[in-house]
Amino acid sequence: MTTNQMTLANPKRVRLVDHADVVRLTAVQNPLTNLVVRLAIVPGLVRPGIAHWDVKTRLPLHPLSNENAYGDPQLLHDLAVPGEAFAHRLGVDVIVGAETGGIPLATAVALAGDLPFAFVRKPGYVGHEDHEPRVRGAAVAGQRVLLVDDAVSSGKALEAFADELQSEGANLVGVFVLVDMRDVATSVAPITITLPIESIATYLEVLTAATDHGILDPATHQLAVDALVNHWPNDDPRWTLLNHAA
Ligand SMILES: O=C(O)c1cc(=O)[nH]c(=O)n1[C@@H]1O[C@H](COP(=O)(O)O)[C@@H](O)[C@H]1O
Repeated sequence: MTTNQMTLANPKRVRLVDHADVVRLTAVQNPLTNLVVRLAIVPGLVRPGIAHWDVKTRLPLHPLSNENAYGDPQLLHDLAVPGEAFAHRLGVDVIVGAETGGIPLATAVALAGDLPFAFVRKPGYVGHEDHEPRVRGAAVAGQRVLLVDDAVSSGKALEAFADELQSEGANLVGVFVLVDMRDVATSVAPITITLPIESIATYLEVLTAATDHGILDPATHQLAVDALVNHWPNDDPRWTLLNHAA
């Protein structure tokens, strides 16, 4: 037996499996790991192109098109399951979708939990009228609400959504997102520390799964993680290396 082989302890049918098989079996058995991979391999969600990290726009090296995850109804349904479990644990009364990327996921969570649904408009969006209600759908006053968005990074949007909900008298008790990008944020708002936040994956987990599945080149991925985690300054000479690797 080679070192990367293991014996499965089944007295009736003992068989040798490769380590790679064990990894695959583990992935299938752990629904969240499986969801991270399913999210990362959604066509177009992780784009291999390189864009410089920009502190002002928070643009990551590999921008994520999270909305692409909503293209597959089975995936959308499955992504909502951990959100519904979280809502259940928190004793939530209303699911609130954050305009715009959070709305489809929030709808799926509300349907999974048979809970009322509302959405909160993104503060400052062009085209909003001042007299329009900021929160639409189910009444949220006095209710325990779960805010659902596609991503959280600096938490600035979350702060603004929380203010809107508070002004409507809602009790915001938690946040559920597809991708938690705080792992590469330069700073985070205090609300992201005090409020319970659950996600399907962190940003770096998505990139790693995309690399493992051939979407990103491993050498580029390694450089990109270094740039993000160590916050390379804009004049760092290694950007040239990264551009060449892309
Ligand atoms: O539409 C956006 O605002 C948006 C664009 C984008 O490219 N990436 C992105 O994360 N967002 C939103 O920005 C918010 C997360 O960023 P922070 O405010 O930095 O936490 C979420 O509401 C996202 O839907």
